[in-house]
Amino acid sequence: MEYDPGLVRIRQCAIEDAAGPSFPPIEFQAEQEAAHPVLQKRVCVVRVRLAPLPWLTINEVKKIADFIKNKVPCNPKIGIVCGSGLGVIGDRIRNGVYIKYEDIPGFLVSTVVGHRGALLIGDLNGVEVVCMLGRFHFYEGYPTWKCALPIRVMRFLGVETVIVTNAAGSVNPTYRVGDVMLLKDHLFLPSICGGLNPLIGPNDDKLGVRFPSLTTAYDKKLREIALETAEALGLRESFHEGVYVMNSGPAFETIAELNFLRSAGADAVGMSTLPEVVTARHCGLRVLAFSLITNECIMEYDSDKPHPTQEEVIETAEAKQEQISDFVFHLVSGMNKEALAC
Ligand SMILES: O=P(O)(O)O[C@@H]1C[C@H](O)[C@@H](CO)O1
Ligand SMILES: Nc1nc2[nH]cnc2c(=O)[nH]1
Repeated sequence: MEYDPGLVRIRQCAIEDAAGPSFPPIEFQAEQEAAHPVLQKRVCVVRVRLAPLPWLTINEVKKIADFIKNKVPCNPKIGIVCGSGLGVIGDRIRNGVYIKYEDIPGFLVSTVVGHRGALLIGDLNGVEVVCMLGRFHFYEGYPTWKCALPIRVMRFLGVETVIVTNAAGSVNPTYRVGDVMLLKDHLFLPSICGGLNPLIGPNDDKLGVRFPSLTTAYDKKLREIALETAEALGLRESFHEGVYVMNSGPAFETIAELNFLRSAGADAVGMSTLPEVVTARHCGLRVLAFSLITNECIMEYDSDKPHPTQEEVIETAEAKQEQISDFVFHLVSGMNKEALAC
């Protein structure tokens, strides 16, 4: 049989190199052909050039965590992701050490106003925490797995529970600006509609299963502790439990989109959080997430309510930041007591 380079087919190719599995091969080049000694068929030897791997391996993530541990010897059990305008949570941290994102090899940089761009490791109300002063958003141009990379880094720092916060608009008409919604569930639209799940790519079973369940993504016990904390601080009336929907952003929603989201069961809409939550659950972390409602979404045509702006989002977050940081300060202590009792 004549060998025709145009007809070469390699049906499956899984090549292990030092860094882990690599795929897909992007270029095959026929190098030589010969008769196979056993099969008695003509075979060709091909040279394979591999596409660079976009995802980080476990070892690469561990390296980032080791770099941080070498700089700041630490053993945080709780990780906190501060949403827009909520970095003030970090002001309550004692004996804190900052590491700028740009100084961490392999990390990302924060490009959004209201996100300070540093890790802060220290003591929050008697609990060692690692706090992200600023997060990464898909709309900044980062793929969702990269937005969630800090969660895996936290996991290798020893974190067992994460508190993920965000600024969001209200879709539920009973919510008021300044209220807090604990996430009890979510609609991950960029994943469901756009194939942007952060777990897409090779799965490392040492980190988590290929097909994680998200039925109980938001820990019930942690939500109870959060509501008890709100009650103790006299904030219970402004706290809700609801469904968060992620829009990729950066544009805010149209009126038709908001009505569609409401009819699908959403209570609040934002542009973050879900890549981090999914990644945290995948690697076995417990999750508490909440939204600060920074603006009311406009659901009717010809409404004279103000259109949403980033300035309004930051303004509301700043007006509420003391209350929110007080809440998180007491919350971590309650969460820690519960973890120690388990
Ligand atoms: O990081 P979060 O989710 O708090 O930030 C939200 C989403 C956008 O960055 C911004 C929109 O106003 O707030
Ligand atoms: N998508 C979205 N994100 C927000 N973040 C803060 N407010 C909003 C909003 O109204 N919509």
